[in-house]
Amino acid sequence: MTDYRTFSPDDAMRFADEHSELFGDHSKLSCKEFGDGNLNLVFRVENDKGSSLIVKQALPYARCVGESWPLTIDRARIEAEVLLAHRKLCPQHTVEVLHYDAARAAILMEDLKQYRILRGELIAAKQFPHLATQLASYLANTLFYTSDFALTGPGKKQQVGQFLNPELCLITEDLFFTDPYCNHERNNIHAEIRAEAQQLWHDETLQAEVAQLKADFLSKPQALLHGDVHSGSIFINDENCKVIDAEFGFYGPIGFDVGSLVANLLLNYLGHFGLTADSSRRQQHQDYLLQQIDSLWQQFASQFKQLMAEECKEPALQNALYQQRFMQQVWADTLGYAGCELIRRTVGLAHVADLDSISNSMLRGQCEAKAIKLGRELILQRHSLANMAQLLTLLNYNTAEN
Ligand SMILES: Nc1ncnc2c1ncn2[C@@H]1O[C@H](COP(=O)(O)OP(=O)(O)O)[C@@H](O)[C@H]1O
Ligand SMILES: CSC[C@H]1O[C@H](OP(=O)(O)O)[C@H](O)[C@@H]1O
Repeated sequence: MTDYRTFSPDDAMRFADEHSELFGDHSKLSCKEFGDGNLNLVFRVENDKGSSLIVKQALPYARCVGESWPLTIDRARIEAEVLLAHRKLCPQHTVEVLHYDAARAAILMEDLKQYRILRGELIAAKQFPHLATQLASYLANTLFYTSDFALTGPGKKQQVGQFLNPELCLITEDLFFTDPYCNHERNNIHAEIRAEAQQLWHDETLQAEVAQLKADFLSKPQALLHGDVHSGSIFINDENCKVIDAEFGFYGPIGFDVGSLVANLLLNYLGHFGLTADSSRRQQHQDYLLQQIDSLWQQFASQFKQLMAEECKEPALQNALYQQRFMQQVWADTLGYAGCELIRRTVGLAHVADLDSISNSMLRGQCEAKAIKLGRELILQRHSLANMAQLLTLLNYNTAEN
């Protein structure tokens, strides 16, 4: 950490200036820190003509907690390298990294100011017809081309080593699979759902299934995951969307990325029971979300199957029956990890605005209880559900306010 020091806006400006031809007259630059994530500093460096770039710097601790939670700054390397790898495989939907500086744990990247963060847009009930198609393509390409179907055995093992990411994986291992199922001091439980949270701590049937999902997270290096594809890590506008913030990336189970995204759409679906009072407007938005979730899975699965059929390099894995079983397992994992994300975003340390911004605390509690219930069913029924609509029908979330 010799050359490392936390950037001031001036430092970030100089860093951007050193590594970019974009700006021209250096005296006309300005810079502001505006990060709102849980971990890092994010600066916008801009010239007087409106051209701008983003500087993201890892702090030696978790921003949301402070210096009492030290954290490796090597996460900036992981973030830069995952984004560069994913951009090669899916340039249209991955943010562009222009420069990475290991000593300063800083990344210079394109400014996506012509886009908006998906979470805020979905909370405002905005709809993007291309969302599922574009994200299915991002997931299918990044996950297939980093898997054993596309890489050689030695090539894949080299990659697994490059992206080990033990410290950030440990955060996920704790926050997703351990904390919500015990009375952990990191948990953040609203009073209205204390009873539901306590049930999780004694639900051994559920805990056994979560243990299986955690064991797979620890030991199934299927593909280079983004590792935290939630709706706050996706920028969107009417034409396109781009994924950012890949510092949790590592080689893990494919269903973890797909499930995280599905869960964040479901969290928005549930949040609108408390966010949108007008029932026909709410229903319209929720129908949109269900259609996008369904289409996300259908398009992801169909592209991944096509890639397996046409581009699998490993002879043994070309077997059609094996490939069919593989997709079934990815579907079950998707549901299971989606369930874990629903639960951890409700009772764990890191919440989502889709639920937390519901101003009426009783309504918010009802939505959170629905998230826990849906999460539990997704985890328990992941091997028997044929599709997402089947589960939502089962739980009667389409129409009833239960
Ligand atoms: N490339 C970018 N273009 C524009 N804004 C960005 C970009 N990257 C990050 N941001 C802004 O910074 C915020 C935090 O970034 P994020 O990568 O999520 O940080 P963290 O790793 O701390 O979660 C985002 O919500 C967004 O507002
Ligand atoms: C102490 S990290 C908590 C939480 O934050 C991360 O998300 P983000 O950096 O996008 O805000 C990740 O989801 C972690 O689980």
